Amino acid sequence: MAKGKVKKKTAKPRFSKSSLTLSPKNKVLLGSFLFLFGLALLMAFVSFLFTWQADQSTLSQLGNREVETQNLLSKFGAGISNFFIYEGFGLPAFAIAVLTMITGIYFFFNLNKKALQRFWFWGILVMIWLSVFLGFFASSSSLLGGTIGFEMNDYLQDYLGFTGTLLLLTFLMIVYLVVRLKITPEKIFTSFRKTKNAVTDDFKAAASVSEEIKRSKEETSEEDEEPELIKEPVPLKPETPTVTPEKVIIRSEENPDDVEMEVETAVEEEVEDNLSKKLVEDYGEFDPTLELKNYQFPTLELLKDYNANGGGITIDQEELEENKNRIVDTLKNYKIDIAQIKATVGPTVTLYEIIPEAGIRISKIKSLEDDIALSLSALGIRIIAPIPGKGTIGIEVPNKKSSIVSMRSVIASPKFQHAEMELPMALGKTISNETFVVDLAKMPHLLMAGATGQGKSVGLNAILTSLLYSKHPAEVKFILVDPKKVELTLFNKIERHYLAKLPDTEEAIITDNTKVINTLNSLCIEMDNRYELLKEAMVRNIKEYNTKFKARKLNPENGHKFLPYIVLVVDEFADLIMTAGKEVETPIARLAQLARAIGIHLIIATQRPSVNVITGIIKANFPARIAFRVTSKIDSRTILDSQGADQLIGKGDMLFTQGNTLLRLQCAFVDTPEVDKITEFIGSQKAYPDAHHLPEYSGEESGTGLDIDVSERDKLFREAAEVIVMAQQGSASLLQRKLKLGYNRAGRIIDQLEAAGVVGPFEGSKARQVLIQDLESLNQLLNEE
Ligand SMILES: Nc1ncnc2c1ncn2[C@@H]1O[C@H](COP(=O)(O)OP(=O)(O)OP(=O)(O)O)[C@@H](O)[C@H]1O
Repeated sequence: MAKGKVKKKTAKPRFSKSSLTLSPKNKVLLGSFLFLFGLALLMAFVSFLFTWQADQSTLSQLGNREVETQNLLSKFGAGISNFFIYEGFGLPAFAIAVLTMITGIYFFFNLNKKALQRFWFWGILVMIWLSVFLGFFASSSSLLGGTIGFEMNDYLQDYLGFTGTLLLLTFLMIVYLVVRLKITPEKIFTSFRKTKNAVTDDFKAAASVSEEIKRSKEETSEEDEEPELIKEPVPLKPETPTVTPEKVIIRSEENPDDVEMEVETAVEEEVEDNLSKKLVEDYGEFDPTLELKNYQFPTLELLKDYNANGGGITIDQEELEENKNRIVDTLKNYKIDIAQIKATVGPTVTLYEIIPEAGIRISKIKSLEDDIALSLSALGIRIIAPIPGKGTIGIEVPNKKSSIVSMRSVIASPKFQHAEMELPMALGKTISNETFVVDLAKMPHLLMAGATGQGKSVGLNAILTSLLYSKHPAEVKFILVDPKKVELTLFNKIERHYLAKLPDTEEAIITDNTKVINTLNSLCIEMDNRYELLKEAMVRNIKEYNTKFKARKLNPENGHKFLPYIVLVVDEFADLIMTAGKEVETPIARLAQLARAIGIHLIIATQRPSVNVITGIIKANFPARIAFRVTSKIDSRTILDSQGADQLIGKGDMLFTQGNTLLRLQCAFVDTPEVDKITEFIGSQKAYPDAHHLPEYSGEESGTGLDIDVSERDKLFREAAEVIVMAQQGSASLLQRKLKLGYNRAGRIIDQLEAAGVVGPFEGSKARQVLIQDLESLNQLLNEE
């Protein structure tokens, strides 16, 4: 009855980004082995040229230790050289030794493998070609083309004759020159012309010194044009080397403007296109991870295996049977008969799916929620009637003994390992014990709420850990806002790898609320900048942009660069909204509305999911939400738009929605020591020189625009100043009460008082400090102005 299959963890741990690629250590080992092996081949081959005749008789007795060979690499050298040179390709077999050495170098320095493949492909072809070609001269030395070259040559001659074979080989050589070396008659012609021009230039430069005076007389009109031509193309040279002559002709015409524009467009496109193709051919695609190419992803060993001895979830048959009977009995008491019941055991909760007999109203079962909870004497019972997409009614009952979902198990799961997502987050496991992975890039922002102690911080750590296990430091950057000051401090260790900050700040993790405002505004600037780059690159989103950049189609000299994803994490949003209000809400809303296309994603957590914290505008822009246990139905509604979060059992039990259905999940558990180990592991590796810099944002001095102009002061300015000084309390509400003003006017006067130096700057929820002690000092100050 129960779906008691506990999935065994079969996934192999991932130690590097792709399981197919070698680790940097192994690459060095393989690289050095191949290089030295190639070198050995080379030495054996060279030695073979001098010793082959002497060694030939010993070849049949290579197994005999008594027999001596003269090759530098003894029996191995004589055997392998004989195989490749005499019996193989003759002298061109040297290519094999050289290619092996080059392969070693490529592995050792971790260079682009595509270029290596091309080396081998063309290297082998050239070797065969040469071998067949040298077959013509086999009569002078049997070593030249080897047995293969000789036989192939002989075969071709039988069918094509000497001339036919020669013509075929000539054609193949032309193929090589054109396809591989890209030598065309046009190119030869252009380079010839260039050399000619260079010679003319040199000649002219020398001649111009001595003939300066005579020039006007002696030079013909043709020569007059030429010095101009030489001056003109100079700035154009690097861009358009192959079409310079065309330009020259056009520039010397009467109306240069129109024609010049036409030509430049055409030339630029061609060059850029060729350039990107050539660059990709020469250097391979741009690799953003190159700067930290030896970076190692954290290993699975850093995470604790909580179920090591228990092995996944435990199924208590007795408990299942007992719960089933109670549910059936309770429903029977209310005359509800059940046609079928099925249980799905999850890590913390078991879902009993009921199909009631025909004719039973769903609302009737739903109204019995409390009665069923009572009869099962369990907290956290949730009734889903009906389960969306299924024709059943679900009753979720917490297990007596819940099992921890370890971060290790979700990270090791194939779902996460093979997730083809931009920003994969392994949140935990579903009720049917399946790993649940979502893409933050698709969400595109996440709102997280839950009463204190229900698992929010663990949830945030799980998300950050997922990203650390899947993304290279070049691909994602975090901005961490931690008003509680202690939750995210561990991530300080990876500042230079993964964090982003304002250029002039010391701490990358933001704990000060006033700094948050600057950072948010700076992020807005970054957003605008990125949109500008996307517009110039004519792409719609960051993914397309980065693909284009990797293909070397965007010129870094025009400000283009590889754009990492930016994830902003705010651990306690309520605190921010309370102290900074609109100043925080506005940029957050702006980012939430617009930032999805350019790779800035927000994750916002709060303890207090009340409507003044999660305002309508915030809610509208955060379709993806996570609710841990909250204390009231109202809170649950605020965060999820439906109840349910108040019935959770805490400790990482959560509901997740992406706009439609609610999904109950058990959040993966990652403890502080584990995070410590991961950050330590990353932090101890080579890093960038500094954290990723956000654009500079010079905030207005006191946050609001001040009416510094004395003449624009409010009529009640002086009176207000007296009220404030007498009460020694710098608050707008005091002015509202005493002077019977509206909030806006009182606020404006406070700003003017700040500009005049009567009160201090805005300090969040606290009243401003009054800087003037008594009326006498106030009078003195104002009269001096
Ligand atoms: N996924 C989980 N699995 C098991 N236990 C958990 C899980 N998440 C949290 N807990 C337990 O709950 C405790 C509190 O979690 P956490 O610190 O994340 O709460 P919080 O909501 O961030 O609280 P606060 O808002 O006060 O910081 C943890 O120390 C842990 O014992």
